[in-house]
Amino acid sequence: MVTDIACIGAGYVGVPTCSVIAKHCPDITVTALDIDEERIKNWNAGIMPFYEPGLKELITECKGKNLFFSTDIRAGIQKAELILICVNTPTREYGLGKGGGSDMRYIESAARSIASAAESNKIIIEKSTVPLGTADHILHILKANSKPNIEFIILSNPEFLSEGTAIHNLEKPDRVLIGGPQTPGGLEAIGKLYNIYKHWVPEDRIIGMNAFSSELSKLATNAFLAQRVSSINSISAICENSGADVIEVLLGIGTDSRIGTKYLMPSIGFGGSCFKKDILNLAYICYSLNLTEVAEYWLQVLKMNEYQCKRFASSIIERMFSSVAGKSIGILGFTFKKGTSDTRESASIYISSYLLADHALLHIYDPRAEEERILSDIRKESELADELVSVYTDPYLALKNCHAIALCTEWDEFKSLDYKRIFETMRKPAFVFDGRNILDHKNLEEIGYQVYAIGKNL
Ligand SMILES: NC(=O)c1ccc[n+]([C@@H]2O[C@H](COP(=O)([O-])OP(=O)(O)OC[C@H]3O[C@@H](n4cnc5c(N)ncnc54)[C@H](O)[C@@H]3O)[C@@H](O)[C@H]2O)c1
Ligand SMILES: O=c1ccn([C@@H]2O[C@H](COP(=O)(O)OP(=O)(O)O[C@H]3O[C@H](CO)[C@@H](O)[C@H](O)[C@H]3O)[C@@H](O)[C@H]2O)c(=O)[nH]1
Repeated sequence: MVTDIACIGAGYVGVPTCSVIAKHCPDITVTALDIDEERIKNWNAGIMPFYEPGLKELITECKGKNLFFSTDIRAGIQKAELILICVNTPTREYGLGKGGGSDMRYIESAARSIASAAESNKIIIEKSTVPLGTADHILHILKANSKPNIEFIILSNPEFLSEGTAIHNLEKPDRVLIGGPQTPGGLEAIGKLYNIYKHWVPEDRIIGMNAFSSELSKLATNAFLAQRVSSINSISAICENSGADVIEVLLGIGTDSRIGTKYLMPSIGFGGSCFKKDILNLAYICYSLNLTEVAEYWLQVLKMNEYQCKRFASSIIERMFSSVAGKSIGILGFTFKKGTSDTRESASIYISSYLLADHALLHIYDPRAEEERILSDIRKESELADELVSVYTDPYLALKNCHAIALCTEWDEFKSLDYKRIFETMRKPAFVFDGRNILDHKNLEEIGYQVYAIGKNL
């Protein structure tokens, strides 16, 4: 039985995963390891480096009992029998594969740390999202660098959690994939990982396969989910230019039991650290397999996403008499979705930069995103960030004297703001651009707002 697990990478995936294992397996010691000293210091001090509902409580329950955080990667590796790799795999920003392939240097450095520290056999669990064949690469690095007579088994066990619902997703996964070699050693390792999950996951939800299939399943799942969002967003454009209403059409499509309603909520475009990166990676893999048409098929999902985001920003400018120069626009929501403080690849960043290009003044309010993060995200896209952007901690102050409201994230609190009170403090005509379709448009029109919403012919 496994009694000690280490996890390399104490981020959005590593820490929720370690916490859920620690909760359900009190006999296993779990140590989250990271090279980022500040991050580990914060986890140890009970300061959450990011917001994830339920995570703080779970850490409080397990920390110091069977859940630990450390920068001593060597010691963590040495005592663990099973090692999770949860490091980041961003899109490459330089050299071969720039803008498409995954930057594998963090995976490789994790593998090299394991090779140099290991003094006994290890089972390595690849949880990061990786290109096909990574399990083989990790094994190659380990074999070439480790002490003799140490055996390594690499298993692919991709993570499917979504930010904002990470703990729920980990506790009640739709499925757990375990990809690995069907050799006696491989099957024994698969059995050990299977026994850990069995503490809280029904057996029929744990699916075995080869590592290539498991690695591809992860990339393909994200591509399918993103494709659904782009599909409904493409339909939303038709709705705005006809008499159709996208929410009615969603019902019309989604009630077909073969299709379903999930991931069909029209929006200003999907964001987050995964969808774009993983589709780029999938397309890069296709190109490297000479499957150009397949690559282009998936890249169209990203093109549609960029189009949707730009279309929303253009609608704002066009409806505000074709110029927003010198006009104040209140941006409600900056995170890529509700329930998280994460702003990575948020559509709000790109919408802000399009509006800044037209010299709008932006008043941004988000209940969770930090001011410095908001400004640094916009600075990467626009040199006008410091001159034209103000970040507020109160939505009413943010919207005071604004010419328009652009709702970008579907935070629940935006539904219950006092829009009558806000209207009175705004310049007229006062516009509302609902990028998430969460507001009561009829009521807003009655108050006096000029309303535009994604997928509605208002
Ligand atoms: N964020 C998500 O919702 C999510 C969900 C499923 C899968 N994934 C995938 O999981 C992986 C991790 O994503 P994340 O969002 O948790 O990333 P993250 O950036 O939040 O965390 C990664 C951590 O790894 C650390 N790290 C990097 N190299 C290291 C090394 N050699 N040794 C020790 N620590 C190291 C970094 O300092 C960082 O703290 C990615 O492949 C991602 O695609 C992410
Ligand atoms: O109907 C929908 C559903 C989602 N979105 C947007 O799509 C993006 C991604 O949302 P979501 O999938 O909830 O968040 P992530 O945390 O990025 O999770 C995705 O990416 C993770 C990283 O790989 C995977 O583990 C998860 O399974 C996968 O859902 C967000 O901007 C959402 O607003 C929509 O616009 N409409």
